[in-house]
Amino acid sequence: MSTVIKGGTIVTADLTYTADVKIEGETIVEIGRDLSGDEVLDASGCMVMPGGIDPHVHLEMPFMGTYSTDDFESGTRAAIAGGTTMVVDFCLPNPGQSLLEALQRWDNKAGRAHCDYSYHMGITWWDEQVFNEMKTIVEDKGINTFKHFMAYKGALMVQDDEMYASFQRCAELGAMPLVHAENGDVVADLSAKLLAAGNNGPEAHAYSRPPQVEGEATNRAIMIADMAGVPLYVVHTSCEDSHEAIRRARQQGKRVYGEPLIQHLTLDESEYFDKDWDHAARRVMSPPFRNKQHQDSLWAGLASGSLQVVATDHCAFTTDQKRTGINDFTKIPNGTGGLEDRLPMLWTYGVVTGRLTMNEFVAVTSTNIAKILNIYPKKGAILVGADADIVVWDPTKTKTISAKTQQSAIDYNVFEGKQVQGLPRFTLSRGTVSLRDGELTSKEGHGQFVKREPYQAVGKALSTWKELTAPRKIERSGIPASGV
Ligand SMILES: NC(=O)NCCC(=O)O
Ligand SMILES: [Zn+2]
Repeated sequence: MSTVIKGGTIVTADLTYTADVKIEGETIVEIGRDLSGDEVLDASGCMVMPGGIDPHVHLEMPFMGTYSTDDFESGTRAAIAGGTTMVVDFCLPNPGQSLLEALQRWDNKAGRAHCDYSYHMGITWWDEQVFNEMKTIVEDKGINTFKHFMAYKGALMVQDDEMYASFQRCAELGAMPLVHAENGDVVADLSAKLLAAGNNGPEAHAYSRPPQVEGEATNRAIMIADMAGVPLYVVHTSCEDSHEAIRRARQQGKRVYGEPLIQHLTLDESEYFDKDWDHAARRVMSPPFRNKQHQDSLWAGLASGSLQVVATDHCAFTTDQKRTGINDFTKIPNGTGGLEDRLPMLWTYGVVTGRLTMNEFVAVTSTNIAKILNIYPKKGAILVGADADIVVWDPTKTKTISAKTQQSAIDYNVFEGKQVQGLPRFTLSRGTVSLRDGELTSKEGHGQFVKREPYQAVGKALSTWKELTAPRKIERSGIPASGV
């Protein structure tokens, strides 16, 4: 059985051209003119792009005394509806728990996925067992990224010595560390002071996490990664303070990547000042939304290449779950949704406004992260031999975002009422048409785990470069006698 996507404009991170795409089974087998196949999908007037990859989601995540509501079934269904064909979730061992045991738990949950998936492994504690298991995770389990929380003191936060040890282990294994970069000690202190002064509403969440806590932690993580000789990926970069650190590091030749979220690009801090408690609490996430200057910095970073990826950090809690923090903002579960809306929101606020080109859109939603995760060109590419993860994008189609019509299982949408222009007409997941003319045809359980090999090139470049400046003992003759 073959499928031909006909009459569309192929848009990749580098090229825009007109051609048909032929798929056999799960793979792209031909790109050219006047191709024929058993089934034809009409792409006239549309862009044919690599399916979106969201490298930062939390599905059914145990967090702050509850679980995020979207699981692998509803979360990946939302992904497909929005043109995303692969997600990367975070496998989070409880402090003290074996990484392999946690992975088993995640594998049990992920069997319901509608699209392909992978995991970042969380480093939530540190000892010899974690050190040893990291090797198995990389070499046998196909996971080459490890996430470190510099925030959430008393829960997931790791100390600098643990982070340095883990980063060095990543360097040895050809893996890459990720950081949630906020200074957890300062956040804890500011939160306690705000509460003591009677500031217990959701707006205090933003006050407790000013841009400085993010800038400081990003700088610290960059320096620690540099000393460990390892690349670094900074998740949910929300402000100029953090972006500036990443930009400077990259100019110095450090391999550092930054990932703004669609929420931070399009929603600002005024959301927390809304008179409606529920409205504000539903938008509580870390880092919080920022002001326009920070948003402009993030957009500029995407256009200029100092920031590489737009993600969602999809971590969706219901209004009832959010209400756990009615009298204490520190108890509001942190996280917002966005999986279904990432591509349409970015097209509308990025491409339609002229902030991004179509090629940059493809780069920041798919191709760049496929390269960073070491799965390119299997994913993130329209090339012969690549997985047929494809979105046929109608740039004229519009809708108004509403919780009433979304796939996510929660009862609201942080983008409620936003008019978007640009929506998927077809989404293909490994050759299977999973969204047809806007209607979901995807199947629970279709998604497969995507193995990711350790990094060869980047790790080698960094370690060779480190070798040049490594400490060397100076051999001396005529050493003066001791003064004793
Ligand atoms: N970002 C957020 O508020 N929730 C998800 C967990 C995390 O990544 O910090
Ligand atoms: Zn985070």
